[in-house]
Amino acid sequence: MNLPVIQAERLEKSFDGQAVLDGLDLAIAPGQIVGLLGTNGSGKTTLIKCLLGLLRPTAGVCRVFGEDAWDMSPATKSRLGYVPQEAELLPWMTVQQMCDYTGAFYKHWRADDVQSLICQWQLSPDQRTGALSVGQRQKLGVILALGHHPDLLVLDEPVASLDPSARRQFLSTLIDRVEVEQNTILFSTHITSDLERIASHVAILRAGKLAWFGPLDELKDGCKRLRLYFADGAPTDLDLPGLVRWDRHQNHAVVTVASFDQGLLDALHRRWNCDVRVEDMNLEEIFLEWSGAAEVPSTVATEVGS
Ligand SMILES: Nc1ncnc2c1ncn2[C@@H]1O[C@H](COP(=O)(O)OP(=O)(O)OP(=O)(O)O)[C@@H](O)[C@H]1O
Repeated sequence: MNLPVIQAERLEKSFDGQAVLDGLDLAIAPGQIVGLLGTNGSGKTTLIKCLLGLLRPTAGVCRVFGEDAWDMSPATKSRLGYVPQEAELLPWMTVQQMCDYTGAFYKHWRADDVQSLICQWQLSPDQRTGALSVGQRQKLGVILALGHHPDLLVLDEPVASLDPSARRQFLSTLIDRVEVEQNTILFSTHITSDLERIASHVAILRAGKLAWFGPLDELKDGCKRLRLYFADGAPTDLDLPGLVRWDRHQNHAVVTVASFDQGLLDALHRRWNCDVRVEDMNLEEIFLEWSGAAEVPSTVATEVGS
């Protein structure tokens, strides 16, 4: 297997004794485009900062291109592009000056590309960055991170403040880039439709660990909602492989499973002789189930592996 581009091993991060990341493992292979999902405060930014060596882990280790993230060489740093949630801009500089200034730090800065993105995303080169709107700042942040054609691009909610047309343009630019250059991308987002457009893999953060990490298609194909109808009342215990959660009612149960297949269907028929209705779920529904954001009656909730 190829060396992971970026990885975390048994990563723990606490603030004031409160664990945010709790023994998290992650390995992103070259060329993967990973969308990171998690509820507010679940630790997405903390994970990204630990992965990039911007925060020191409480325990465990993060690696970027095989190097300890906390002690990265300048050569490895130059292969990274990072767009923080809020772009760090020098307010007295113009858009053009900010680009030139940033470009001076990189050997392989592509000024021609940067110019065309400034034009495409309708920024004024002569405007001071301090006077930009939140969305314009975000656009400039992305341009600054793309200018040196990084091998690994990490974006923390890059499109949260962009209007739908700017989001579309931004995603198209990313897709075009990746097709040509085969870069690796990690991005956090709350917009599941965007993730569905560009991600090859999905990571779902929950309770300080990854509740799911794998190919987007696998998540969508395997995750199903089942409605089970029982002749003699629903059982009180439902021990199924890949059970994400279930709600018990008198004569039926609503069940979410992570890896639905014919074998599971046969097992349900054999064990309970119940009628089963299988429903597809969209990515937003899947995320709500996996992240624990969907309402779970505490008496009947069962987590995978518990
Ligand atoms: N420097 C810090 N000091 C203390 N607590 C922190 C610090 N940074 C983050 N936290 C806490 O860690 C938790 C995770 O925060 P984080 O910003 O990583 O979440 P997030 O998933 O990115 O949230 P959002 O979706 O709202 O951006 C929160 O409870 C936050 O208050």
